[in-house]
Amino acid sequence: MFILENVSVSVGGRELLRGISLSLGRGDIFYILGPNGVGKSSLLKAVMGLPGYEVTAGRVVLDGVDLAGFSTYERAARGVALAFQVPPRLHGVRVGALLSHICKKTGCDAGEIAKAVEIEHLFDREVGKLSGGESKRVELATVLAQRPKVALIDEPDSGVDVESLSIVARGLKELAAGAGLIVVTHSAHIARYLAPTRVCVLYGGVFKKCGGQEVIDEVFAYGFSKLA
Ligand SMILES: Nc1ncnc2c1ncn2[C@@H]1O[C@H](COP(=O)(O)OP(=O)(O)OP(=O)(O)O)[C@@H](O)[C@H]1O
Repeated sequence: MFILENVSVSVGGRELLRGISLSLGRGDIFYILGPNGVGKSSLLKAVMGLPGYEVTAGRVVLDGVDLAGFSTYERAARGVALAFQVPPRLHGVRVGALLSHICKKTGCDAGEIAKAVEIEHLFDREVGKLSGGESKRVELATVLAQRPKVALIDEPDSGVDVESLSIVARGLKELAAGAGLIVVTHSAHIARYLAPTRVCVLYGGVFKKCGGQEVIDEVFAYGFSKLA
């Protein structure tokens, strides 16, 4: 079970978010919707313990353990994985070698994972020289390979064409078989392919509204600022 309990987040000394609470277990797909610049990525980065993104109040708890004080590496080792909005451009590292390296640690099958997100043809390519859409699928493959308990997925639908998006959604469903997912998106395009368990809209630093699929429909109908 993964829980955020009344979490506040500061970035560069500026408080961006306050009172963020959620909980999820394996198989749950929790969407966080919100406009550009509201702090969605910052929330995921703070949960992952990345430098510069600080949880200033509240608790982040995985399986009963408060993650405060754990490094990013330790959080990853305990089962938290982050798929970046813009995946890091790793130069000199080939896709196949990267996946094999992770699978050596987790016991996964790199070939099977590559098949799941259709990246077998990219195995000999450098991670730093992929197209935007290709790198999103490779990023998802690295998260699948980590076999996380909770996966933080930042904007899986940005910069991805419509066919790739359905492949990404398939990969996310496979991920949800073993993990709880927090999926951040400003467009909610991914929701056409991947049904949410719960949806919260981040607006003005807080969760302005939470519910199910109907919240996504309301955002499409009225936008973020006019939500009831
Ligand atoms: N390392 C940083 N230092 C200073 N400010 C930052 C840093 N990272 C993000 N910010 C600022 O924090 C705010 C929230 O950014 P964030 O990337 O979390 O938004 P977002 O909701 O994910 O937006 P988008 O939908 O555009 O990706 C923005 O004003 C951004 O400029």
